[in-house]
Amino acid sequence: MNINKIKETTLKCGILPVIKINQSKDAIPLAKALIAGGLPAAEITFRTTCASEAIANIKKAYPDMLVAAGTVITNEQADQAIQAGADFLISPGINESLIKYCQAKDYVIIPGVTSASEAQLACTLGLEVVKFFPAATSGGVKAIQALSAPFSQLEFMPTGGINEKNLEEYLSCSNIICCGGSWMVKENLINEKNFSQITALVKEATNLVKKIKGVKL
Ligand SMILES: O=C(O)C(=O)C[C@H](O)[C@H](O)COP(=O)(O)O
Repeated sequence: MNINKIKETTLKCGILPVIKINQSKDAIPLAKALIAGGLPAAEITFRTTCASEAIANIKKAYPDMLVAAGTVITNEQADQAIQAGADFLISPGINESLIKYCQAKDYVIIPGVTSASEAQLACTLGLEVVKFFPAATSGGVKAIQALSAPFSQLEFMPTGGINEKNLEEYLSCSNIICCGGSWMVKENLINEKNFSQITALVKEATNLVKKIKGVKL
């Protein structure tokens, strides 16, 4: 998927659920729960070995759902994620060789930054959108606003420590496209197959986004 379409879809969603899935068979019920809650988007992290299988299962069942592969650290993971059908890739940090590898293959990758040097590297590499991770412990909205002064061309997807209490503060910042977070898709809820609770939490989260942004999801 191209970066403009990713920006458009994530901006509309306002939040991107960051998911750690331990069993690929939970992928489709989880995707169904997100869609039922009004959020057809997910970041499936490569923190478990079944990530690529989970991505493939979701994209087969719900081809229109926006699925990012998260915690992509190696070139091999980038290839696996795209082959599984991921729409784009997200890294916790910024690694020049991984970004160049993805750019050569036409994969969209959104790397994490927290400092001016990392933001500058992202700009030098021609990136428009970066993750800001870990957001809350790295200065939150104030740090993003400070980075946005010299790097006004960059747009941010903060993740880490964001929840229903501070979402408004982040989404009110004009350089922030959407926020990543796990508060509505906690690992224990997935492991317990408590998909109805996930749908309820996702509904609360999407209603909050609608209230903050005045958008119809
Ligand atoms: O693995 C990654 O690449 C990550 O993005 C790390 C965390 O899973 C997210 O930062 C979610 O953070 P919380 O919403 O605070 O739970």
